[in-house]
Amino acid sequence: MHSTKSSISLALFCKVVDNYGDIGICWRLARQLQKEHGVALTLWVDDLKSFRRICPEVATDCETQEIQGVIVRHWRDQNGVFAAGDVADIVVEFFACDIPPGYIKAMSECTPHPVWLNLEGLTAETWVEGCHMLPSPHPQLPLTKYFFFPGFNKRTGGLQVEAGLIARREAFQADPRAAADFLAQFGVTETGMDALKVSLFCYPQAPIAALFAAWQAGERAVVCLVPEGVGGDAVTDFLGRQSTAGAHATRGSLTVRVIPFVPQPDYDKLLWACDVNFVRGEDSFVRAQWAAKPFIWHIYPQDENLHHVKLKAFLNTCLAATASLTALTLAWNGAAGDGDVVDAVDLAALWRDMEAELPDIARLSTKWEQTLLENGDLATNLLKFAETVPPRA
Ligand SMILES: Cc1cn([C@H]2C[C@H](O)[C@@H](COP(=O)(O)OP(=O)(O)O[C@H]3O[C@@H](C)[C@H](O)[C@@H](O)[C@H]3O)O2)c(=O)[nH]c1=O
Repeated sequence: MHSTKSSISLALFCKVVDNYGDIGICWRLARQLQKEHGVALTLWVDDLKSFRRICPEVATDCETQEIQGVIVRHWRDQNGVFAAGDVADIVVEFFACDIPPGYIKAMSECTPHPVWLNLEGLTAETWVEGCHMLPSPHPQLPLTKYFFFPGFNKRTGGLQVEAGLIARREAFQADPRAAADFLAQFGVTETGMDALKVSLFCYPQAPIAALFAAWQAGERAVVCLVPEGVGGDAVTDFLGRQSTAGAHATRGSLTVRVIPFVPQPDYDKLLWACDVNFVRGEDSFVRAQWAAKPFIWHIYPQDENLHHVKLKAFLNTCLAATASLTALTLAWNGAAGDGDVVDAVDLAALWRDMEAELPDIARLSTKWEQTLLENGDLATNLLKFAETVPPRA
């Protein structure tokens, strides 16, 4: 990974569709481009409340603020106010989020025109390799937008990974006190540290109650850490009370602890400190791969089970997806067999199979991480690509 300090400007537009992944991905990219490449970064985001959940420094009532060197603009209805002088050298729209027509018009009035990229969502499906970096000329204006796809091989833009991330993780994991000290803030005691530690971040459709039943009846002690607001009724039912941060209960071999939603850097530490991570969407899914620990992915659901295709493409690609991990992941996503809901008995058997393989899966996860690192990092790849886009005056 190399760092190219520059004085270029970049505007990143983010519409929060739901949850925290859209802003999670954009905020991570903004920080990295600013910090590692010296890019003058403006992040336009339409939902400051969601942003604040992963970055407590955000003021939700502010039009313009600077956070960690990034200019954050509240994207509302500023359509009429743009002039060519407001336009950045590189304009990135996240996930085809339709940037304001006034901004596009101002882009067309710039000389030279800015580089315009659409940063797409992550999938392991092979069709993205044919679409990565493809141009899409504007039908009326003299502007061309290019598609930029994240991905798992060199025929894509790679994944987001900050310089020094792996070294920070290795230092954390080499320090015998680091995980214990970090988890102590969530009430995990020394005895809890001997249990299998699991973080649980998923959508409400996951068969959480069946998994809890399997862990509860299992032989090995499990401590499950669930961020506040995640897990719905299954968590409330297990606790026998409201699932607010600090709530916890033990039944059989399982202890469930509700933890606060932590800032993004601490979420990495949570993944590093646990033995198995349940993750979801796009950003936590990527971070789990940089944690190099066994993980189960709950993919963002789409109509007509389109997400099952994406899920299977990833499982076919990922080196760490052993037969047992694949079977449990498919069941967790309702994608096994004919998609019937799994019962506690099925899930207990699938969990036992995967649990027996955890040391192997952990080894493969490290290997997978090494493979991914060979693709470089998305921020650097994106800037390198932007340099190759021909200027159109
Ligand atoms: C649990 C937790 C997560 N996070 C962060 C990590 C990630 O940046 C973010 C969660 O994002 P994700 O994992 O992507 O899951 P997600 O489900 O929150 O987000 C998304 O999924 C995408 C596929 C969709 O496009 C989006 O519309 C969105 O739904 O929240 C924290 O900072 N602290 C926490 O305690």
